[in-house]
Parts: sequence; structure tokens; C-alpha cells
Amino acid sequence: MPCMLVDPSQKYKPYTPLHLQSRQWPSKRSTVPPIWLSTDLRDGNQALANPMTIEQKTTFFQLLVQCGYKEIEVAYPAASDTDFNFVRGLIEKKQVPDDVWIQVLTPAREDLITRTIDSVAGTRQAIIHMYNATSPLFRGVVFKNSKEETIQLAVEHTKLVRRLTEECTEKHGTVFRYEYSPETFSQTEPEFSVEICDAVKAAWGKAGTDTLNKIIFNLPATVEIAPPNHFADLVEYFHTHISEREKILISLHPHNDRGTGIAAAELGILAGADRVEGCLFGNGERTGNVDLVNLALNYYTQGIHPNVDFDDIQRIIDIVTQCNDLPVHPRHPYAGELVFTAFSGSHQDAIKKGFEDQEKRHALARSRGDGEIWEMPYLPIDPADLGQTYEAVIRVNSQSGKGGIAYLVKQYLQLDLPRKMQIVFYKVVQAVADREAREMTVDDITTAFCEAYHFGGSKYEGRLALRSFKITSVPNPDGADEVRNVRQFDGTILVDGVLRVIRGDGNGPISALLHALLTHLDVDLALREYTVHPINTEADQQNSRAASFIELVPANDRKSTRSWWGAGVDRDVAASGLRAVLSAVNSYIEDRPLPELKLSVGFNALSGQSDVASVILNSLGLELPRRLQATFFEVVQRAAASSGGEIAQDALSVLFKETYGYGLPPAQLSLKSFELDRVERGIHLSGEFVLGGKVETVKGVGNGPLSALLACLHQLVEGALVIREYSEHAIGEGTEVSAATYVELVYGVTENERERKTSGWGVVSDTDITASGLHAVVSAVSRVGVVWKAEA
Ligand SMILES: CC(=O)SCCNC(=O)CCNC(=O)[C@H](O)C(C)(C)COP(=O)(O)OP(=O)(O)OC[C@H]1O[C@@H](n2cnc3c(N)ncnc32)[C@H](O)[C@@H]1OP(=O)(O)O
Ligand SMILES: CC(C)C(=O)C(=O)O
Repeated sequence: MPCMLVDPSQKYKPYTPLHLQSRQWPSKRSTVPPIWLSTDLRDGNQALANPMTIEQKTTFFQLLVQCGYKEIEVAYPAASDTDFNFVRGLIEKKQVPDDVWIQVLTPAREDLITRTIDSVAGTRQAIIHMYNATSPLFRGVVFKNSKEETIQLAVEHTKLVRRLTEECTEKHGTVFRYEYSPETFSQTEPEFSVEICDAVKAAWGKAGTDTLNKIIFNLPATVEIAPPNHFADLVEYFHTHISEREKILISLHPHNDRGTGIAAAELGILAGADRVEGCLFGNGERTGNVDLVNLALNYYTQGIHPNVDFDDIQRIIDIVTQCNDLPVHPRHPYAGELVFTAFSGSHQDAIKKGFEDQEKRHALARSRGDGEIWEMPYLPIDPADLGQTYEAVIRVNSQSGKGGIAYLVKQYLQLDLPRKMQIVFYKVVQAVADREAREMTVDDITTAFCEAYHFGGSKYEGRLALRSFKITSVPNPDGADEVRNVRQFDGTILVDGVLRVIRGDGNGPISALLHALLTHLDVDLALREYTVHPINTEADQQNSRAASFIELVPANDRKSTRSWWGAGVDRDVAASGLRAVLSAVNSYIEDRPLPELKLSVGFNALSGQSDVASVILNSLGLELPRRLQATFFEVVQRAAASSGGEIAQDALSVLFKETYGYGLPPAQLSLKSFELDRVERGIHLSGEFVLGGKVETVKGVGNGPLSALLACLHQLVEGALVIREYSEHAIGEGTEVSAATYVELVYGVTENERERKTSGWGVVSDTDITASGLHAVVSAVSRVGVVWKAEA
């Protein structure tokens, strides 16, 4: 059986509109906040299944004071000992700040008025609030009173309030103000509301024009029975018809039966009200009292400070809910846990764009000394103003789009993804969201990003990872201008856990790396899009880094619909681009096998040199400089030719050691010990050299240790020794670290009147970097065929 009536007019009467002549409120604006009264501890409390304990009421009272409420209805003291004792406790424990007025409610009954006034005796200042219902239904059904009897009830008891408060002032010094509520105002004939309030004012007899002497007429929408415009009409009627308006504060007390309590209050204020009574988050009878937080923040978002603070709204929610045991709805205006959250794609996209635009707008405004105006799609207030973070602003589920996901990547990884990459990554997240059928947390999204793009450290490294690299600029072989110089990439990358030395040329670092990947790993990709942005520049110049994003396509199909994106971050811009390339290449290669090292004679010289260098790197930890790679490669080729065209990896490191005496006992000449001293002309070196088993002490001066050593050596050899190339790098980590040094020596000597020039390498590693360099030079001397002075 259906419950709802086919014709509800048979059961429900519509409200009676008020034909207000030339109403003013529709075209007014509210530019100052009203006086606030919190009735949480009275109207809010009386609506709870379990009214608050004294302890809870005290906590709540302190919170209201902290928020800045200056008028607080603390109880219906005649209702219970708890309420009475709570009021006494506040007073006796001096918990009421001097600038706060406590208010207490009483019906128009002598015994209850007496007890109510007794409850506040001795406090510095209090508002006595008396009410009686005035509408026809209450007059007829509840009180069975005529209009005159209703007025008489109010008038007589107002006189009683006056007498008792005056006695109390005399006895205890308490200052009183008086508030009268024609309860059920919203259902009372407007003329009768005015008539009874005029009579109450006359009975009170001492309303004045100073704010503190004004009588407060509180107009409740005890039950909200009509749209808010009707309520505004009733208020404007009262405002324009009550006598001595200047001696009156019009207060509103909206309830929310139709869900328009906020609107009723706002329109009522336009219609002439000065004050609003309500509760935090709208607690109160039935659907609640008007929500003071909502109302105040509506002012705030108009640029008007409401004179109350909700700096840490979560703390306020926590205290309120602990006290009244009522949850705040997740969609509650300003306060719900979801109100600053967008799940849907188009909202997220707009918010992301809004933040980006606002950042620029605010920077410009700051530079001009202008205000930083908040203008944000879908967010009428800055969550930060309420102590909320932006963390929850964007949350991702199956309704979300690329914009929201990109926002989170930007927030949490500081990466501003290019639009096309956003679309690609969106599909990655969507796939996870669909698979898991749940909301994606920030952690899910950042992890998905790190996994997809092998981003964020060794945990997410792909099959290829950059270890070290050098970019050198060499003149263009065509002899073109400097700008068009060729860039050479020499680097070490980890390939499936094995170090590989790779090298390539291009017109920039990225194309040089792509060339190296083609040469060594058969990866034939070209660059289609490349963007880079700084990270952290403003906040922390020291730690600023570059983020690069790269799209690669098959080299032979630049318009390909298939492409691979990569991201890389590094302090060095070039390195960030190179990391991004490897990130994209990792996606491209997936599980496919990669070419192995080629150690057979006749193979491509470029990859051959690097492959040989890779073996030396993996076996001995030495990163050979490019010229040494070339020299040693020739040695390897000769050795391989004489052993059937191939050379084993083990044999290769033995060959290297033998060729350069690396790690072997010194040959002809060695440096047994040395001392370095700073002298006026530079560095003085005194060395004990062992030459052909004989120890000789030789001294030399140079502008550094190496030139001082050469000065010593020139005392032992005929001709001249010149260092052509010198490089070094660390081997190992932490306390195990040592230095590897590579020195290429050129030796020139005149023999039989003809000049002979030879060159040779010395390679040494030592825990002392200076010793490593000196020993490398001495080692090289043994490989350039010097003529010893003794021999000459
Ligand atoms: C719209 C509002 O929120 S108004 C505030 C409502 N809040 C509360 O009622 C909470 C506190 N109330 C109470 O604890 C109790 O109702 C008390 C202590 C005030 C009175 O309790 P009781 O004496 O048992 O009376 P009861 O609760 O039945 O109240 C109804 C009586 O008060 C009368 N009454 C109701 N409102 C008023 C009023 N504003 N002025 C005078 N009399 C009133 C009723 O006509 C009825 O009288 P009757 O017994 O002669 O028929
Ligand atoms: C006592 C009055 C103001 C009241 O609480 C109401 O009408 O809701």
C-alpha cells in the first residue's frame, strides 16, 4: 500500500503568504556579520537523546569561548539539577570571561523564572531569555489561551523577570539584559507578533538605545513551515512595524525543517535582523537549529570576517562530536570530510588548472603588492584557512580523469607531467582502479607511477639504469660552427645487473645516448617530445633539480601511434633527460633479450671498444677513458687474432693487467716512497725511486705533485716526458673506496739526431689519491721505452 497521498492538499495546508508592500530585503546585501548567540548548550543539548554531562558542557563552553562567541545560551536551568549546577559551576569557578554574556532560558512560569534567575545570581552579566508560544495552534491547543491571555502571560512574567533581576542586581551586582521570544513566530499572525512584543517591551519598561540596554526580540522559526522568502517577509514586517525599533535587537532563531535554515537566516538578516541564534554544525531539535559554522563561513567567503574563528575546524568537529555524540555528515558544508574532495574527472581537471593558474596569479599579485584573491573552480573556500590540508582535495576512483591523477603526481612527486603523458599514465591508473575496484590512494598512484616509469630510486629500477656518464663536445667533422658541435656520450649503464660501457654521438646528450643504445643494445628509438621543468627552485635553491619527460617512438616511424614515455629527475638537467630516456627505453624493451657483449675480432670498432671496456669495468672496476679504450682495443684485437679470433672475458682482464702492469709488481722503475712539501715555488717532491733494483733519492719542484714528479724523472731520463691525459675516478664505496688513475705519457727523445716520440699508459689504483696519480705516472714511464741517463 502506498503511503503517500495522491492529493496531499487534503491533508496539508499551504502557508499563508504575506502581502508585504514594497518589501526591501530582496535587493539588500549583508556587509557586516550579525551578533552571534550559540545555543548549543540549551537548544542543542535539549535535542540530544543523552543530554551532555557537566564535563561535556564545560568542554563545549570553553570551545565556544575559544571560537570567539560572546553570547552563549548555557542552559535551561530549571530543567534539571545538571543544568542548574552547570550554570552555577561556570560562575563559581569563574569560567566565564568578562566579555562573554551567558544566557539562560525560562518559560513564562513563576517557579521556573525564579530558579532560572537564581542560577545566574552573582555572575557579572547575564541575559534572561523568556518565551511563550504565540501561534494560533499553540494558543488554542497547548495553552487554551486567547490572544489577550497570551499577551498577559508574557507581560506578567516579563514584569516578574524585571523585579527578580533587579533584586538580584541589588543583591549580587549581576547586570542583566532581557530577551523575549514569541515562540512559534513563523506560524504566528505578523500583527500579533508585533502586538505581543510591543506589550512585552512596555512591561520591561527600560529598553534603551545603547546596545546593552536594548531589548532582544528573538523571532524563532520554531518550525520552518514556509520558504525562506516568507520568513524574510515576516521579519521585515516585524522590523518595520514594531515601535521604538531603535531600542530593539531583532534576533533570529531558525530551525531547519525544510532544509532552508541557512537561507532563512540570511534572508532574515537582509530583512532587518541584527542577531542570530544557532548551533555549531546545526545540532538542535528535529532537523536542527541553523548551523552557525556554515552561516559564519558564508560571510567569510564573501570577504567578510564573521568575528568567530574556525582556524582548526577538525579540532572543533572532534570536540563537538565528543560532546554531543553526533557525527558531522561527510557532505556537511565546510566541515564534512568530503567537502574539499573531488573524485570526478572534470572537477579534478578544473581544480588542477585552477591551482596552476592561481599560483601564477598570486605570484603576480605579490610582486605588485596586491591581495592574493582565491578563485578556484569548485572550491569556494581555501581549505588551508580552516586548518585543512590539500591532501584530500583530489581523490581518485573510477570516476576520475587524467587531471586529478596528474595533480596528485605533482603534489606528491613534484612532477608536472606533460599532457600526453598524463593521458598515458591515466590509463595505467585506470587499469589498477578497475582491477582493484576501489578508491586509489595517493600511495597507490605514486607507486604505480614509480613502477611504470622506473622512477624513484633503486627499488623501482628497470633493466637499464644510468650509473655514470660524460658528455663531451667535439668539433663537427664538417667544420661547421661551434653550436653544431657533436656531443659524445660516454657512459656506464647497468644492463640486467651487469655494467656496460656504452658510447654514442649525437647533436645533443639525448640523441648521443639514443645512438649509444642503438649501437650497443639494438634499441632503435627516436625522440618525439621532450619537456623539462625545475623542481624546488623557489623553496630551496640548493636542492633544485630538473624533471625531464621524454616520449620515444620507433626511429623509422616518427608518426607512430605507439610511443613510450619516461621520466627522470636529477640535479643536472642533462642527466635528468638521460634518465628519462632510459625510463622510456625500459618500457619499450619489456622482457625482450638484449644483445650480449661481443668479444670477437672484426666486430664493429665502436661497440667492440666499449664491450671490452665493459668487461674491464665488471672485472676490475676500472672505467677506462675513451682513448685508453681505443688503445687497449688494438691490443685485444692483436691478441685475439693470434688466438683464433675470439677472446674470453677472463683472458681479457689478464691481458689488461699484463699490458699495463695493473696490480702487478713494478717493472723497471718504481716509486718506493715520497714526501711532498709546499715551498715558495710550488710543491717539492723527494722520492725514493727503485731503478733496476737500485734505490735512488731524487728531488724535484713543480707547481703540483705531478709536475714535481716529472722534474724528478727528468733527472733520471734523457728527453722529455709530457702528460697528455690524466683522469681518475673512485672505486668502491665508503671506507673501501680507493682512487683509480689513468695517465697517458708522451715521451720524446733525440736518438741518432732523430727525434723519437712514444706514448704509453699507466693505470694504478690506491687508497691515497695523490699516490695513485704519482704511481700511475711512474708506471707509464716503464711503457714508453725511455732512455735512462745512466745508459746514455
Ligand atoms: C521551542 C523550544 O525549544 S522551547 C524550550 C523547550 N525546552 C524544554 O522543554 C526543555 C526543558 N523542559 C523541562 O525540563 C520541562 O518541560 C520543565 C521543567 C520546563 C517543565 O516541566 P513540567 O512542569 O513537567 O511541564 P511540561 O514539561 O509538561 O510542560 C508543559 C507545561 O508547561 C506549559 N508551558 C509550555 N511552555 C510554556 C511557556 N513558554 N511558558 C509557560 N508555560 C509553558 C504548558 O502549557 C504545560 O502546562 P500544563 O502542565 O499546565 O498543561
Ligand atoms: C525558545 C525558542 C526560542 C526556541 O527554542 C524555538 O522556538 O525553537
